[in-house]
Amino acid sequence: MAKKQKQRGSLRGEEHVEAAAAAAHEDAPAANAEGEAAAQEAGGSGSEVAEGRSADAASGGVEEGKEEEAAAAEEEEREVTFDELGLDEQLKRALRKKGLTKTTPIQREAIPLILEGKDVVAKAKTGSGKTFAYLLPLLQELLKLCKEGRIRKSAPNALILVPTRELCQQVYNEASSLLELCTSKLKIVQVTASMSDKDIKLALSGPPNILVTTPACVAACISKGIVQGSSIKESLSMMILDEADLLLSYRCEDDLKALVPHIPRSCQSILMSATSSPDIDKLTKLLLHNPFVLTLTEVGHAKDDVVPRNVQQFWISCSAKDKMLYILSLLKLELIQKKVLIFVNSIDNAFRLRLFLEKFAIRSAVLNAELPQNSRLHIIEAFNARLFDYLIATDDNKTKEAKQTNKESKKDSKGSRKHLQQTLDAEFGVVRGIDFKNVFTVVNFDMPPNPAGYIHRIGRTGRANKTGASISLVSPEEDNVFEEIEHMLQDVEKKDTNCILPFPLLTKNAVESLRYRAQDVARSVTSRDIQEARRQDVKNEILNSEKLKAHFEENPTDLDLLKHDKLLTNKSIPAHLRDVPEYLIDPTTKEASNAVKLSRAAMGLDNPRRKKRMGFRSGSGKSSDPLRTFSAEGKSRKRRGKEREGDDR
Ligand SMILES: Nc1ncnc2c1ncn2[C@@H]1O[C@H](COP(=O)(O)OP(=O)(O)OP(=O)(O)O)[C@@H](O)[C@H]1O
Repeated sequence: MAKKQKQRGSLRGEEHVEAAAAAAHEDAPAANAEGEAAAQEAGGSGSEVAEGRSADAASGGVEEGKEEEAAAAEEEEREVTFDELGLDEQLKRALRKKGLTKTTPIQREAIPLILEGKDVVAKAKTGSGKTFAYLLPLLQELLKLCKEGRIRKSAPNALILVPTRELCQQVYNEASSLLELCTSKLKIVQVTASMSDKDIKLALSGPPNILVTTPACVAACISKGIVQGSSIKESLSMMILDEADLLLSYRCEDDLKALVPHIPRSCQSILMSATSSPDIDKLTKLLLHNPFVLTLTEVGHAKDDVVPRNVQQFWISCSAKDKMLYILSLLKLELIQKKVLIFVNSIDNAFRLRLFLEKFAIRSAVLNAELPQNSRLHIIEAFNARLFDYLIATDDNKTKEAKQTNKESKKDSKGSRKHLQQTLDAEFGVVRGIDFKNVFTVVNFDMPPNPAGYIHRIGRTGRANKTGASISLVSPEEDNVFEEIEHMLQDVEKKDTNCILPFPLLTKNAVESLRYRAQDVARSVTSRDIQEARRQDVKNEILNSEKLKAHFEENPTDLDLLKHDKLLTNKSIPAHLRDVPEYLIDPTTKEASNAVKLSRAAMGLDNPRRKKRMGFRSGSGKSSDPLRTFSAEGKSRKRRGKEREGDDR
């Protein structure tokens, strides 16, 4: 099976030394050892191997190339089931019980390679199933060691390193849910920096077979002597770096370097990532040995796929001060599908937006780094369970915010100082690989600072092949980053045309009909209101956090308690803000809004039972998808007129 995988056209050797083995594989489907030897014989130069290959292709002629491409596409489109991958019976049964039968492309490519014992660097788009791509072979290996009585028990046998606590929890949940369905019991724990040394020691006593943690936490455990470096050297057989492209952005380099001397040479290392970056190369060199580099191309196409194809990307050009007006128009006129995840760049902006929307009877919750970890996890859980439809998230813990919080804490009264003094959580991350369930629309209220941030944000929709959309509100100050993002998408996806289109469902008239109300309400949200709301929210969440912890230990499935979108103010909402009067909505907008509702109904999103059965599948809604069929202003509204709606008002 594994040999067959290597012959596929979807593997592309990268042009660096570590990739030589992969390139050699692709040309000559020999055993991996031979491939690696060949690469090394070629002077260890990956680029030499890559050049040799392109020369061959040129001499083979264009026709031959096309045939090969078609054959590769055909092979790629063949569905591979988990049963075909030679997994342990227990795992196959567990997958069946979870309703998972067919592999995703990254799973069918990576699992056989990892099972062969190779170090693997795998790059695949967001939401493509990378977690099971490493968890399944990891569990398989540990089950095998258990059966053969070869498990060494002085420290964990496998280490899964992720950048944030939210990811620790998510990976831990995924692995535990599989293990619960297996008969042999492997022990898995997660430890994070928020735990006391005593709790960490307790969790690691045993020791567990699998440890899910962050690099900072494992480095601290070693330096404090909670885990002995020598024990790790003796026991560790597998190490995973998940969301590797983000690990270094969490300033984990020193922590990882501290870990290196304790990793045994025999340890198999896997690195998973959604984007490429020099950081990935750095980590690869630091921790992996002659890895197989797997860059997954889109099924049937010889090109990289960074944003899932099932996600339609849109943009709206507007001034920074008009962003509130535009988001109000999108939500109040129901021009976008729920659930909606809205990204903003600061916690203050998040609360400003929440308070603003609340005055129009649109409830939302805010997810940010200053909340207690319990609350953050519950907010994600509640949003996933559809207890509310709009989540406003800050995706980075800005030092600027931390400084601001400290400054405020000095000024503030004694009673409220406690919560203000808590620092922002350095291990917090929302976009960082979190598997939000069934988010249909991602809105960039503020643009992310760079293209990688954009990809990770957009990756919160369109997961596991579901349909999704993204809308970016781009102000003139954000033009540069928007252009950078467009160039990156065109370069990576080898496209001449624009990948991000103007949003077609919002007319100028519709926006103008709400302008007066929006401006009036936006003015009424003062900085003081924002600080008060922010304080109130943290206070509520801290109070809730302890209650929630106790409650969920006893009632793990009870979600009714999680009402994170509770109103921040007690004032009643005037009727003219709660409901948009009919006369204000122009016929085109009405038509667009009805089309969105119809499409929603057609996809079964209004009927929770059906929604569950259908699993939000893509395809079913395509023909009725208003974003594909509707044009508010006809064909003339092609992009790049750079007419900024709202600029000149
Ligand atoms: N073979 C499969 N069939 C159906 N669904 C799957 C399969 N494998 C994984 N999934 C589901 O797909 C979703 C996305 O998977 P996962 O979180 O592993 O993606 P990812 O590639 O790690 O994304 P990111 O880069 O954003 O972290 C999850 O809800 C997961 O349960």
